[in-house]
Amino acid sequence: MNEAAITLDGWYVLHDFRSMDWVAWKMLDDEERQFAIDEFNMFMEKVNQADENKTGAHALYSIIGQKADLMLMLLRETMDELRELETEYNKLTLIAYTVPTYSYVSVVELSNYLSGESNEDPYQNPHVRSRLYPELQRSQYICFYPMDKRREGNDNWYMLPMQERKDLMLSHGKIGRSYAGKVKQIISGSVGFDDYEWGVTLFAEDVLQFKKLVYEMRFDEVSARYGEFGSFYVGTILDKEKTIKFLEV
Ligand code: VOV
Repeated sequence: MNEAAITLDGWYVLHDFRSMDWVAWKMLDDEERQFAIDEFNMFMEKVNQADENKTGAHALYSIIGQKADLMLMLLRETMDELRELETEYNKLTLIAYTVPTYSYVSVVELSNYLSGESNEDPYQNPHVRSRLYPELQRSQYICFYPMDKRREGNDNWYMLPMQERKDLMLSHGKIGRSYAGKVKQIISGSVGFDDYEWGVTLFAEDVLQFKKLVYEMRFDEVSARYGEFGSFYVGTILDKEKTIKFLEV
């Protein structure tokens, strides 16, 4: 049997996408709308406590295009915490004025393709920990998409020997590293959790860097031969002020 990569698994991740029901939202009177905004801000402050305590992280973005208006990305230590927060979010007054459009469930993942032999416990390594339990910088832009590695005929990633996959991932990593300081990636595994095998979440200050990186990777064998992609979502950050502006009628 072919050798599976060994994964290190960090925080569980929920990407939650909603579209605003502007017609219904506009029909509220000012007081009701203000209540919904205040309640939403309180929820976001609560969510942010985990970021401050380093027991989780979150990102709130406004999605461009018709696939969604809001994207909340939540990272927590357990799937149960995610489930609880999701329920709390669903019960918010504001969220009653949205329509769910997509969601993605995964866990932050690092594979051993490029890690050397070592006797240390990787979960104690500060660099590894910062990748598995990432602090989210408030980057201006986010890009999310789910993906698979192809399993078709001669192009079957899962039939490649370990060494061949390592060589291919080396080239992938090289391209990725040339975007250091421009694009930060969080790869989360979703085999057994959701419809694709990975969620790819990218953060950048310059939105064009997403296009440049994703395009360059398309020519790299891992993506060119084996990559299969779901829908792409691109968004711009919503801080408290921008949220208020976004919800203004
Ligand atoms: C922003 C830059 C960037 C960098 C530096 C980077 C580096 C690396 C390294 C070193 C490794 C392997 C070890 C690990 O960390 O797991 C990976 C792993 C992975 N990647 Fe990556 N990737 C990036 C970026 C990056 C992008 C833009 C994509 C989407 C591909 C595309 O065509 O749209 C991607 C995908 C993945 C996936 C799905 C995996 C898991 C593959 C598996 O089979 O397990 N990735 N990636």
